[in-house]
Amino acid sequence: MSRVVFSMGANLGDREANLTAALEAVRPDLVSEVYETPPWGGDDEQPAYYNIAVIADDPERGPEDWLALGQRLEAEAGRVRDPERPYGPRTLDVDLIAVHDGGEPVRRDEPDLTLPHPLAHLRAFVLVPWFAIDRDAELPGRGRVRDLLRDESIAADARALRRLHPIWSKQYE
Ligand SMILES: Nc1ncnc2c1ncn2[C@@H]1O[C@H](COP(=O)(O)OP(=O)(O)OP(=O)(O)O)[C@@H](O)[C@H]1O
Ligand SMILES: Nc1nc2c(c(=O)[nH]1)N=C(CO)CN2
Repeated sequence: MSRVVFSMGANLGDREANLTAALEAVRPDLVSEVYETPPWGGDDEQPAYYNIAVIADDPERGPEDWLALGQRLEAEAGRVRDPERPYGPRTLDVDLIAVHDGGEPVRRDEPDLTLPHPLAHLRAFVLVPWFAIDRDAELPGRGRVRDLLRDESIAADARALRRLHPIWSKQYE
């Protein structure tokens, strides 16, 4: 049984439709509300993102399967990578934040798959939606999300996020 926490983001095209299409493919257990978030990472000349946190369970899927699913969804959303802009705009971004297998955190240290996500603890746009759907969330190796959110620079970034509305309802489950 493996459980994944995804962070999904979109800032090109119909942001909400891009996220909804991804959710329909994942059929998750828990989805945060949508947050509108300023671009993170220093490449500021781009539209605001819509970000959500997503938790899914699937006994058939392992970490590499979740990665492949995320990459397929990015491709289906028409994502184009600009090598000059690693933090540039995108129709859909699906990051694996943490995976648990049989209740144990999975660790991977490959360029193609690093788990837990190495930058998650620095990103309010990941931590705030995640904490909203799991008050006991823990980022393996970094500690409880509740505590990570107390960091001064994360707290400052968190104040710039705007919680909008639900995007996923029980009717889809
Ligand atoms: N935890 C992970 N989640 C998603 N992709 C990962 C992860 N670890 C490594 N990768 C690899 O990262 C590569 C680049 O992914 P991508 O271009 O989507 O990065 P990004 O999402 O823009 O940046 P960041 O990883 O900083 O969020 C992909 O080839 C993917 O295999
Ligand atoms: N607000 C926000 N900023 C970002 C995002 C994102 O999803 N939301 N994704 C990035 C690359 O992973 C870089 N910067």
